[in-house]
Amino acid sequence: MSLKVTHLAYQERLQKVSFAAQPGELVGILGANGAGKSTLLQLLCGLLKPTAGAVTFAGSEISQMSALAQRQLLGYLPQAPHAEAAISVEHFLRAGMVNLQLRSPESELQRVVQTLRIETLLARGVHQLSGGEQRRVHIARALLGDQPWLICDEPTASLDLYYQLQVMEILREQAGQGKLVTVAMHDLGLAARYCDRLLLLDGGELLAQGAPAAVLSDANLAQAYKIKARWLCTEDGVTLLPSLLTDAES
Ligand SMILES: Nc1ncnc2c1ncn2[C@@H]1O[C@H](COP(=O)(O)OP(=O)(O)OP(=O)(O)O)[C@@H](O)[C@H]1O
Repeated sequence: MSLKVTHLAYQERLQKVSFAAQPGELVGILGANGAGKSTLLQLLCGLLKPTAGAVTFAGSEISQMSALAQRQLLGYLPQAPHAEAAISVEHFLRAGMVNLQLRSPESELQRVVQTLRIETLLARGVHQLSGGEQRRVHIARALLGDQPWLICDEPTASLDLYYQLQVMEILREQAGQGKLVTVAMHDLGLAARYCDRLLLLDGGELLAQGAPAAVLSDANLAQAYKIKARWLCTEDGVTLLPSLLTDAES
């Protein structure tokens, strides 16, 4: 059930990206604006077809799978989901299950609602929710189906600090249940604290991959982000305090 990405490329936007990942891993995908994170996730989930290379999961190539097979394999949270028509959160979530051929959709709905703690939002219109509330509803929809692979594009965007931590804990839990979780993110502190492994993209290329401490090195941060960062270790774990490079340092 492992993921293999070999020599993946898409037009000018991504070049020769190779890595592997296993079930149970939370893999963070990092990089500055425009580095290629969303492009990589769209290739992983089959929304884009690679111009070179391949993405295979458990030996099957994603771009060759039917839409149903892709949907049953992976849950995808886009960076900017389409604006929704005026329907309730409950209808929106039910619509997300239509093509999944689930045996017990009611209990699946309950599961994701409880996981994201969105019970009080169910009767509200999706279009009437705040940005953070909408984000949590879209994460719930991506979890519907309990697929073995979750692909999330900036899941903590728009969330307050409480929900950022809650969502990262949920993703950690999903990995703990044996799923592969691949997450594009900008918060280096959350990435260092929660991810097992990081991929760092720079200009559409894979600059580094490995354990957070190795990937978030001074040299990599300077090249990919033009920043430096101090590591802070507390009893709650590690985090990073980023700052801009001075003119002399850059
Ligand atoms: N639909 C598109 N057509 C053409 N070029 C695109 C398109 N979408 C993105 N790009 C370009 O591809 C490159 C990678 O974009 P991508 O969205 O993958 O970056 P990202 O790392 O997700 O950035 P961000 O952190 O800003 O979301 C950028 O140079 C971007 O301008």
